Amino acid sequence: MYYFIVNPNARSGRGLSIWNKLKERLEKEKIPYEAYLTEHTGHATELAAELTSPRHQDSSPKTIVALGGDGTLNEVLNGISLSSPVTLGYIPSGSGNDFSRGMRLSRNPEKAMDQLLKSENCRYLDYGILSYMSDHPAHRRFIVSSGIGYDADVCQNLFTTKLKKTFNQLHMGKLIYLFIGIKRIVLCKSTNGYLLLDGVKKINLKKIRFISSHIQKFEGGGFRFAPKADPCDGYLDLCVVSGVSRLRLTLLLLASLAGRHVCCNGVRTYACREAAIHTEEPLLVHADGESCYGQTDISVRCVEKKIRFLC
Ligand SMILES: Nc1ncnc2c1ncn2[C@@H]1O[C@H](COP(=O)(O)OP(=O)(O)OP(=O)(O)O)[C@@H](O)[C@H]1O
Repeated sequence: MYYFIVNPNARSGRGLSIWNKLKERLEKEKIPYEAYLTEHTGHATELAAELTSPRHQDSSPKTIVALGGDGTLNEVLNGISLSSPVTLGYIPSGSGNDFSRGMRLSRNPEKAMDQLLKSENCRYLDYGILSYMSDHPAHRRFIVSSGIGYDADVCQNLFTTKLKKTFNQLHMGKLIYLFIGIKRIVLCKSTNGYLLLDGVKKINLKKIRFISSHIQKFEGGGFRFAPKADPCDGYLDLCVVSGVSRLRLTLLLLASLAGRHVCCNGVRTYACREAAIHTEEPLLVHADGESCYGQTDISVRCVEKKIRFLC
């Protein structure tokens, strides 16, 4: 039995029409499924938690398929109980789709559904945990990347802009990332701070633009910030951009589309199991593109091969 958690609002409302089309195939081929449509932010987490709870009526192993963007996949990941026999699947229907890009899965929902239904193999994937203090200690899982600074600033602005809908309607969802990305280069701030790798190696940083921690290679709709990231190696790949002018940041972002930024001045990359980051001024933070507000202290760590993923 497949359990689909569908974000009808993904890609500015196209999620629903994508699902309606895919549903026809399931019915035609008499594939047993249940589907749940999300109604608000956080709902996919609640649904995934209910489905994998020991109190759920069906306690047999389940395949939960997230249908939406990376944000929906993140919400499902944050809801599932990893002590239950759950397998995760994914049908990309967002604007960025960095998870599918990194996993080399089809970004076409129909082809992805085809792959999913034919699939007999599972991979055990790593996931990250981002921790920070809000009113109380907060922990959020991520399966693509988490970042502090410029990249999170872009995510926050993407979430609030009305232009995303317009771009998605014109089938140019990817361009909105570029548009907001350029705008935020001008407006976003930088600050000094430090990075502590695996509790032992401290690196002082001036004028931090952003620090992203990766399970997957890509973020932001195709920026290959961590070309060496491997979702099954037990390591987070960090991309640190600091001490660069706005013009240089622009050039680095362009170079990162091909993963060529890594050998440029102002960019450092590391692989670690965990990292702590401190900034003098609060910078915005994200986990898989979902905003975790402004923070001065965060930590990230990698949990190795704990997600059973159908691919
Ligand atoms: N019914 C709903 N109405 C409004 N927002 C929703 C609903 N269900 C989920 N959401 C929220 O929509 C947000 C964006 O979803 P998602 O990431 O899946 O799509 P996207 O933004 O189009 O894709 P991408 O992250 O690849 O750009 C998430 O923060 C999620 O919590």
